[in-house]
Amino acid sequence: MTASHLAPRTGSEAMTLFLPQSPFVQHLGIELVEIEEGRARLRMPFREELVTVGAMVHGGALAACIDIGIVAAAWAGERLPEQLRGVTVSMSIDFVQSANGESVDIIGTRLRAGRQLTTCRVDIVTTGDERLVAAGGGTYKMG
Ligand SMILES: CC(C)(COP(=O)(O)OP(=O)(O)OC[C@H]1O[C@@H](n2cnc3c(N)ncnc32)[C@H](O)[C@@H]1OP(=O)(O)O)[C@@H](O)C(=O)NCCC(=O)NCCSC(=O)Cc1ccccc1
Repeated sequence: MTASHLAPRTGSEAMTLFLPQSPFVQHLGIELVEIEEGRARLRMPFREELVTVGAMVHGGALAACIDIGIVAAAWAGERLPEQLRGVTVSMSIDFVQSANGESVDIIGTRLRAGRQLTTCRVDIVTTGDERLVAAGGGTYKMG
């Protein structure tokens, strides 16, 4: 992310400002639901455009959810780097069971914030009944 035109005071504020105006996040319809120190919950409401076949949510859309969950968890909280920028360096995903015509929640948890590299875990669950759809995580370079 690069968000030099924003003037947030905390990492959480940076995410609250950045995510709604990031084009691909908008395209997927992903919204930030809550953010606290080291943890963020986002939601991707179900839409026909997210389907791979039948009503199954496409794995690529879920992989994007992992990426966005990493970003949100990496920035979640007080810490704000001098340079408002960052990139995902690596990520992985296990598809656990399909989401069929269902909205999903993305739960990102920061495991460790180093000087430059931050490691996060992300669970994707169905909204409401919280069935695990995919699990993953990755490494994010901040600042
Ligand atoms: C940057 C690094 C991780 C290497 O790291 P290093 O060894 O430390 O780097 P090095 O010192 O060799 O500089 C090399 C160049 O990199 C630049 N730079 C450095 N740090 C940053 C930074 N933090 N942010 C931005 N740029 C940075 C630096 O200025 C230089 O540029 P230059 O050449 O002078 O013009 C590299 O492997 C890479 O870019 N990988 C691709 C990553 C990628 O494309 N990920 C997927 C997209 S992310 C995504 O989508 C997440 C998302 C989801 C949802 C919403 C929003 C976002």
